[in-house]
Amino acid sequence: MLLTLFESHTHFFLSMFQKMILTKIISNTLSLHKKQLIEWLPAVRYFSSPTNPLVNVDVNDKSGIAVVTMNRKPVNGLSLELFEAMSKALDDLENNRIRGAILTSSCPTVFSAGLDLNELYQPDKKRFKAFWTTFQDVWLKLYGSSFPTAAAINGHAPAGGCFLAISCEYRVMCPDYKIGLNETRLGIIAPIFLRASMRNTVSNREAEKALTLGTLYSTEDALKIGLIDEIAIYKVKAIERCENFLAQFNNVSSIARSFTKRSLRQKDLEELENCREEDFNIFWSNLIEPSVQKQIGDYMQSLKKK
Ligand SMILES: CC/C=C\C/C=C\CCCC/C=C/C(=O)SCCNC(=O)CCNC(=O)[C@H](O)C(C)(C)COP(=O)(O)OP(=O)(O)OC[C@H]1O[C@@H](n2cnc3c(N)ncnc32)[C@H](O)[C@@H]1OP(=O)(O)O
Repeated sequence: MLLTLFESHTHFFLSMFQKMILTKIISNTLSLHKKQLIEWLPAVRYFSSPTNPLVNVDVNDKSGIAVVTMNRKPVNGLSLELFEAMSKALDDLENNRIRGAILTSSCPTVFSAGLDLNELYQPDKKRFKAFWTTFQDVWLKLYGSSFPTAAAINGHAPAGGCFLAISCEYRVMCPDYKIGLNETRLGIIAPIFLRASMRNTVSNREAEKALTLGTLYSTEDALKIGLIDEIAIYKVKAIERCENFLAQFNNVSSIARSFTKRSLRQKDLEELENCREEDFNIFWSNLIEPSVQKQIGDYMQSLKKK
């Protein structure tokens, strides 16, 4: 922008040749200082976010790492309101140039039970549209974040819970829980952005098996297929391991790291950005199928009976 301004204002006074030389000097000076400028900024912009009851953000002043805790009891069912709070928290983190974020849960045995089934059962189209659009926003912001991310999975993480974890760059899970994408078992089809996150985490073959069978893996089996990176005995330890992972980036240029991450994930992000409306329409028309509604209703009943 600086260069454009410079070019437009000097148009009448300088010859083409003079303009070329001056433009080159400014451009060289800017690119020389860009790295130092950008790497200097994080030190002064950590923040304390206003508390939202559904998503608590706690930034460590020294490390610049934020712990983002989902807090919707009893199971962190992903409702429109929870997605809105997450979307806002991700914007705040992005705008304040934090060093990294760790996603976790305040529920003692559940990371997240996935999409709130009440949003999927007998849905109102207007609310579902807002719900789905915010779900897409959260994925675009989390998967495409400029800061590094990790998930401390301190409980079960089925379906949407697993989806949040695999949108991060690193996963540490506590033992004796289940994680996986069980959508096909509910008669619903995993959306494109969920498939992209899965393929980015495990091999294509494992992703195909996991998604078509709708397998829920134990913590130990999840480690074997690479769905998680480490096991930690307690939540505190899981957060510690995530911090260790994020601390490795202290010795890496933040601009080089974030550009590299972005370029690796760009294709997946664009795939959704280019078809958000179509993605909604496909899900909406499938969701309101009487057979899908019946399956979701029966499933909700089975959870309550339990
Ligand atoms: C063709 C395309 C059509 C449509 C497209 C739509 C969607 C696309 C898919 C997008 C991808 C994501 C999909 C999803 O996330 S669907 C949700 C799937 N979730 C699950 O299958 C998990 C269900 N829950 C459980 O298995 C257990 O609850 C869990 C997490 C293991 C914890 O067990 P436990 O600690 O024993 O707790 P309870 O089971 O007793 O549950 C307590 C309480 O919470 C209610 N509940 C549980 N899960 C949900 C949920 N996902 N939504 C809403 N409510 C939930 C449960 O009924 C209990 O309620 P109660 O009133 O009895 O206290």
